[in-house]
Amino acid sequence: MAIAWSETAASMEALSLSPPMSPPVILTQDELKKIAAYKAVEFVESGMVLGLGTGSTAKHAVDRIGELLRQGKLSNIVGIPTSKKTQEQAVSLGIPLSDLDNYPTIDLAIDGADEVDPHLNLVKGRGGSLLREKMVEGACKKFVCIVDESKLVKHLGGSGLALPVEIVPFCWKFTANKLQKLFQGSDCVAKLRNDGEGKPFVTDNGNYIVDLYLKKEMGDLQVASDAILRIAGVVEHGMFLDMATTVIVADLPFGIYID
Ligand SMILES: O=C(CO)[C@H](O)[C@H](O)COP(=O)(O)O
Repeated sequence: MAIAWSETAASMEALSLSPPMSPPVILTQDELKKIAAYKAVEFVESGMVLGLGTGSTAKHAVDRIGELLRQGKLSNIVGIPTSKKTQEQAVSLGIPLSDLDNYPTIDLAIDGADEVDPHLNLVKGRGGSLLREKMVEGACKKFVCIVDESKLVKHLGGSGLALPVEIVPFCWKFTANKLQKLFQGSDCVAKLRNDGEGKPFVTDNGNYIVDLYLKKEMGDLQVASDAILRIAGVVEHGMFLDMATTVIVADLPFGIYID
């Protein structure tokens, strides 16, 4: 369903941007992310338990929630962060926080994604927080995913970027080899993610991430998911199948809203 023009314009108004009438407004990717994030925060109500996502898009949503709390337009919110980074951001904004042990059911989670397919299946975790994101977003009644249109793909893996898999550090090469062999029909290359300084990237949970670069489609995603999870050493992967209830795509001048 396409967002009505007035709704798109309203989102832009909230951001103090001019609607792209004439001449057209050129928005940066970050401004598009912000529009999607602000739209998602319209689903937030006082008293909710909220899953707080991770990444540059979700950051805008967390900022907005903090702003509405400060303005007294929201109250009694409890946030469940999906990473240490989001936790720090939320604390700095004065958002009350808790965890899944205390709130096993979450009303609404808002988070970004790296890829969205036409069935609203996602790839997440290029920011490294896929395990906590999957735990939190798997526990919510409503999961609103927020992206700019660059994240839309025909099939998962279709952006040419990686499918992240979180693995235990113990004998990581063994696990990485098993993952690569699993997808050998897709000419898969499995690469250990590094931290940019020559060391392995370490997740908030003390694990490593192997990025799977697939040249062909994975086929049945549920079968692929089950097969990955059966490999000893794998903790979780970044395919979020059948989890997003709503995806908000910021793609001006037309906002697309997929339910
Ligand atoms: O899954 C994630 C982090 O683990 C992010 O949501 C995903 O990488 C999208 O990030 P961004 O909004 O910065 O593009």
